Amino acid sequence: MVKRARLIYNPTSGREEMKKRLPDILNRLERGGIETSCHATIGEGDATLAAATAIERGFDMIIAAGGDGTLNEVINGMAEQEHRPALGILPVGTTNDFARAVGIPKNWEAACDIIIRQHSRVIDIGKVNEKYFINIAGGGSMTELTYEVPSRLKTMVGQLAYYMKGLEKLPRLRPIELDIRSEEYSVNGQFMLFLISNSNSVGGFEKLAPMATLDDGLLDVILLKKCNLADFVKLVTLALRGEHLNDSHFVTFQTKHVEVSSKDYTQLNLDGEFGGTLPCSFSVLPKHISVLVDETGTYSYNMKKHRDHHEHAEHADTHTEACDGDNKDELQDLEDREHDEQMK
Ligand SMILES: Nc1ncnc2c1ncn2[C@@H]1O[C@H](COP(=O)(O)OP(=O)(O)OP(=O)(O)O)[C@@H](O)[C@H]1O
Repeated sequence: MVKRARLIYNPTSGREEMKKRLPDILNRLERGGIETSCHATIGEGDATLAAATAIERGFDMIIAAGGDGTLNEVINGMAEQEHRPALGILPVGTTNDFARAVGIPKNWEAACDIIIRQHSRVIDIGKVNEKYFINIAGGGSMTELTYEVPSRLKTMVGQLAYYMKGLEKLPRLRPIELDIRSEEYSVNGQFMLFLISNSNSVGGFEKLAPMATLDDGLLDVILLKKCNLADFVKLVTLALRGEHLNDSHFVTFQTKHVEVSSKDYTQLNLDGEFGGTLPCSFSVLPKHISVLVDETGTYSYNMKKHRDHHEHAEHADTHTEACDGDNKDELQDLEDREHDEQMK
């Protein structure tokens, strides 16, 4: 039976790939039994409205085409609806952390085929005050610079990686006073930053919250205690390598609900976008959205899964290379190279 999809796309995303690819994408979906109509977003917040409207109009699925920003907006339009159709993703943005986390490739044909195959995975989403996030929320002295770094590094983790490269660019660091309340752990003190993660793949770093899985019904909280500049650099580098868990400067715990407040003015970063200021109440909506994912694991950056599906992996070598690199730049270069090849 033919299915009806609403494709919500950001025409300005990434390198404006959707403008060029749209007819091909519609054709491929149509041939795969998915009749698709489109909504091109016109600015901030439009994808949220478009997703809510698509649900009201009874579409069988919603396809978000853009980067993490567009995806976040689409999730925000779906989260409060009683009926939530499956969500397909075409990662054509500059930052596609979530698509990477669930193994959806940037290659548009392969991404369309994943949607056509209709294999879904039900995932948790995070709620903060009245907004939703799919990957990560965070705040700290660095968040304020979010919008001044290259757009592909807009998430806090991306920024941390960026600043670790050139210390002369390291912004004025100051600890913030944070009050953290949860059933599992509560603390009041001076911290450099806090991260609240839904998935374990954040900004290409898979080991930052190694316990986190997208469907465990839990948020992973990472706090970095007050430290001096030299320690900060050392500790962030450790964290980006996934070697931070035994260091006493870090506090990590899992919870369903956490309240974060501060006497200091502290901005919040939600999936790479500005998300308001503290105080915030974070909770998890367990198994809330069905995402169409690749059942073969071919494009997964998760090494174990990748090995398990080795026989299916056409692009195994390229992706193994990416997995091995602890370095954000290697991952980004690889993505850029892949993208350039597709554009040829
Ligand atoms: N027509 C439009 N013009 C300008 N901005 C738009 C338009 N439609 C949507 N947006 C905004 O662009 C933001 C970023 O989009 P998205 O994440 O899809 O792309 P991206 O290429 O990864 O972005 P960025 O370069 O900001 O990382 C969205 O949060 C959305 O609010």
